[in-house]
Amino acid sequence: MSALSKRNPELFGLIRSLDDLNRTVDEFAAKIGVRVRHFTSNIEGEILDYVHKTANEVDAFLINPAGLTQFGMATRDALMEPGRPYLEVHFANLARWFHSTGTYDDSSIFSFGATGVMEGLRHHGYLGGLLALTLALDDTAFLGAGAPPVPPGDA
Ligand SMILES: O=C1C[C@@](O)(C(=O)O)C[C@@H](O)[C@@H]1O
Repeated sequence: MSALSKRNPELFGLIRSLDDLNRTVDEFAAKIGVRVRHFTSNIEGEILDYVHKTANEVDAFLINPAGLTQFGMATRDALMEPGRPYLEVHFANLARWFHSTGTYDDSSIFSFGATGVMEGLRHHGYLGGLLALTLALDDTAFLGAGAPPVPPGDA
């Protein structure tokens, strides 16, 4: 994700940097009245530390696992552990992305624990995902304050 400018615009659209993406997300978040903290790292241990550190401070996570999509089991488990909802987002339609890279297994190990998945909508998926997550967190019968507790390991 730190090399967004090098990505194929047909799959990734016209967002060419993380700063652009973060700004776009922040502008949308302000419109719907939520606050987003951003974190990016190419080092999986730093992502784990961030998830552990913030799990009790946030309502939910929205993650693009990027290069960890198929093998980032530790990150997936760290996200599932606190029982917070997490939404998985990808710029590209994974089936098309994996096809274009010659990898024909298009599965993500993150989807299993995710509350929902957004893919293929370029940066719009971040905005749609943020809106859907916010509505779901306001829904007392789903993820909101009145929702039944999520059993550990079954997020
Ligand atoms: O790095 C990426 C980007 C991606 O997560 C996306 O946003 O489309 C899709 C992943 O499969 C890929 O490894």
